[in-house]
Amino acid sequence: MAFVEVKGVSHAFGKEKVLEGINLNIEEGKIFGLLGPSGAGKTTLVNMIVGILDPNEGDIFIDSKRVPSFELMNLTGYMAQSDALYQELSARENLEFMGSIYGLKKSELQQRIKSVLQTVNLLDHLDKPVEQFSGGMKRRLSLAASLLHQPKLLILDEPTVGIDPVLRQEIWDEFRSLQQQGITIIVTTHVMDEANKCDELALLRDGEVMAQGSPHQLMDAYDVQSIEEVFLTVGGGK
Ligand SMILES: Nc1ncnc2c1ncn2[C@@H]1O[C@H](COP(=O)(O)OP(=O)(O)OP(=O)(O)O)[C@@H](O)[C@H]1O
Repeated sequence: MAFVEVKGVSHAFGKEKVLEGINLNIEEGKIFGLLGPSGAGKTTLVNMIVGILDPNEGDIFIDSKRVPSFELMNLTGYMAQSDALYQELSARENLEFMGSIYGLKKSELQQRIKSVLQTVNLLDHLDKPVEQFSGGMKRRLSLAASLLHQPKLLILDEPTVGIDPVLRQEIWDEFRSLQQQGITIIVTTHVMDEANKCDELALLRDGEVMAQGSPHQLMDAYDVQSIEEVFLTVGGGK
């Protein structure tokens, strides 16, 4: 059975239908990409997987448990599109605050803070106020925060927006090493080059999944050389 199952999910904001009959099966240990242009419904869908938003129709299961569930809070790490950080607090203080929300014990928390900051290469900036961080450092700190409670599923909404190509590569290297630790990752993006790095992709447009498969499967199926061309082919070049 898939680790994450999205079954017949539809959603509307008022009269505006944003998602229509979404079905996804995401296997454990994969990096799963949700690729789509701005407004396609990616954030709406991940908010539902995280359990922040209830779908109008359909169900979502993570590890066979129906979303939303208190139990899943500990299983899931979420990094939203904009960084939810306290600017005047240091990296350590931000993580202490977030760790306390997850009920981590003091000694365990200090050890986890060091471990996650090491993962994102920010250990040297432990006590620096976040307002002195660059945009990339803030994104990496947000990633560290989402890892604090050792989630098995990591959901990342456009994690590399506004980040230069070198840092983006570093962040993707981190995703790979997290994957090697057995973590399943769902990542939204509209960057084609990032889509290529995913094990599996769902192409979202106007609230519908247009195609799904590994980057290679998709390129073979549409007999094209890039994910961008797949997108243009299935989307009718709209
Ligand atoms: N809270 C809301 N109330 C009303 N409409 C909303 C709300 N949130 C999103 N929408 C609408 O739903 C549609 C999908 O938005 P969503 O943020 O899911 O897209 P997205 O693919 O994540 O886009 P982006 O890449 O720009 O973040 C858009 O038309 C947006 O205006």
